Amino acid sequence: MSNSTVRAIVTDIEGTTTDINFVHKVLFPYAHAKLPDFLLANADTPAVAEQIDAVRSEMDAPNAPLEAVIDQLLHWIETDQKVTPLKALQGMVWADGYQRGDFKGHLYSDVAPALRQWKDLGKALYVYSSGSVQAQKLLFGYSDAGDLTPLFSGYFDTHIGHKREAAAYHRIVTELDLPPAAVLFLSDVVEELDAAKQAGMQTLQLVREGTQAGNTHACVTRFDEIAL
Ligand SMILES: CSCCC(=O)C(=O)COP(=O)(O)O
Ligand SMILES: [Mg+2]
Repeated sequence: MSNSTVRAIVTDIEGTTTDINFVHKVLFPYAHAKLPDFLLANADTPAVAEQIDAVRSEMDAPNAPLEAVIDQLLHWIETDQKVTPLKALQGMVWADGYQRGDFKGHLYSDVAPALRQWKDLGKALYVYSSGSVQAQKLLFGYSDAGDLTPLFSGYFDTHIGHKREAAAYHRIVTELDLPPAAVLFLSDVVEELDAAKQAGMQTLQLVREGTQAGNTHACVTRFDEIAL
């Protein structure tokens, strides 16, 4: 057992567990290529129709034709907008790609061993990403280190709030039923860490290749540098 004050760890994905290039050069282009046909084929499926209506609401255009919805979604992908219905639809499209073996979820080589070690120490592990919960489970379920989903106790996406807003982290610690100071949040993005710290959580910045270190949070370059 560990004596650390950390009882739970919440990790970001892109830039923290996973190379930004995998998200931007594999996942986003795949969604961009497949989303139009996926929507044309599945627009009447209830789960898809619900997201199409949510896109229309975001556009403030309740009668927008499907073609306009598709154009809007493609624009959001091109500009990396973290819009909740886009993220839900991306997850549905990626499911096909993972299941067909078109790609595996990228994890830095230090991630899986550290997650297993922390789990063995009795820490509860969670994910918080702008990607939908379905997309998170797919990435860790079909990862290049195998199926890591049994290690996780839960997943949070933008339904809990946006990652740069302290309110989202307040809601997460409430759901975890832990004091905020017992929860460690890992991310590459300083604004996300600032929001988590404002909510009382412990924070660590992951400075992977290409990430700029800030000066307001402790930094590590790999998960195996994190002592709990
Ligand atoms: C869950 S895999 C896809 C990641 C994604 O869609 C994304 O927008 C990355 O967001 P993050 O909050 O992990 O930086
Ligand atoms: Mg990130």
